[in-house]
Amino acid sequence: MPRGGDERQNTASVYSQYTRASSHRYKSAKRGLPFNVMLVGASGLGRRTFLNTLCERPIIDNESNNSDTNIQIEESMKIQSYDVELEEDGMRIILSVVDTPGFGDSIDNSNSFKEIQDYLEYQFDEVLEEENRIKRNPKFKDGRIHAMLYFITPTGHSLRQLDIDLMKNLGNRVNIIPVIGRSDSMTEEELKKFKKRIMQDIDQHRIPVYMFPSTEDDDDETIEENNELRASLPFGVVGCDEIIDENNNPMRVRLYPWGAVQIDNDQHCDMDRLRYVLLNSHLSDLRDITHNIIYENYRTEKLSNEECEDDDEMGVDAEGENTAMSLAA
Ligand SMILES: Nc1nc2c(ncn2[C@@H]2O[C@H](COP(=O)(O)OP(=O)(O)OP(=O)(O)O)[C@@H](O)[C@H]2O)c(=O)[nH]1
Repeated sequence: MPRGGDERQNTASVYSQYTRASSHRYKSAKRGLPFNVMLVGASGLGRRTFLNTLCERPIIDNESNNSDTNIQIEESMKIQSYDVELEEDGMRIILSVVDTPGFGDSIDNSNSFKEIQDYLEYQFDEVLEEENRIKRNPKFKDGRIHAMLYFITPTGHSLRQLDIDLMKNLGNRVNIIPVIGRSDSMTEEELKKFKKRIMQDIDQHRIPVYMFPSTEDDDDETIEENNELRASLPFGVVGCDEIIDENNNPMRVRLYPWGAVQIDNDQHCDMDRLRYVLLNSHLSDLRDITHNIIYENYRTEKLSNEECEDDDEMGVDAEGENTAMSLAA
């Protein structure tokens, strides 16, 4: 059987696929990799300061309300988004951060839940619509949220009903990473106990948070890294705007009369660890899970529901027709 031609063709097509893939990677490295994060948590937990600390520059000043998008959702909650370009290990990242000031401030927060859910699903619908277009828009902006950082209040007790309800309801729509805001308000021992308690609650209430999953293909180092990250959950974060420079050693700190919390020191808080997870080690995994699992599930759910509705309508029509025919008879 003359296979030479086929083989050559296959090799050529594999080669062209390979060059297409590497040129795609090259283009995304050049254009920047989009990564979308949402910050949710009660007022005063340090979300804005966190964002400035994460980006290592002022993105939101505390008084500012200026943002690229500023949608008034309800009296107490807004959705504001900020686009920031960062460079991490030679890779350009187009970070889009969606903040939700005012969340949790009302007595009844069901509206805020619904608005956040609608926002997440709206982004999926946009992608679904774009996928179905004959001619795609090359400038389409994929706004699907790859990670939601949920800020837990450092109470030292357990999760509040509000935390449980939000994370439980939205865990199938977004990768949720729980964090403890202003974690420097607790001692090391208190924080350790609080983290343990929160993880027990998450387990008991079967809250689907992002658990740094390892796969069979992962090497030992990656498995170990994931185990360590899982053990650090929920990440205790501390934000700061201050830099001290002692002996030519600039350090980001939060200063207190009794000492300094070093923001980038893993022994003091999980800020550096979380930054590395988001912008480096787990960026691809969070993007992949969003596209391959969360979005795919949403898409299947949505299209099956639409199909059922169509079937119901056809059923009604057929019945209507049958009734009309029997009346005529
Ligand atoms: N102790 C401590 N204080 C913090 C930390 N982060 C921010 N703060 C302070 O907490 C206050 C509120 O910080 P923001 O960053 O504005 O908090 P927010 O969650 O954005 O709150 P809203 O703007 O009300 O939505 C400010 O006075 C910050 O300086 C932290 O990690 N530890």
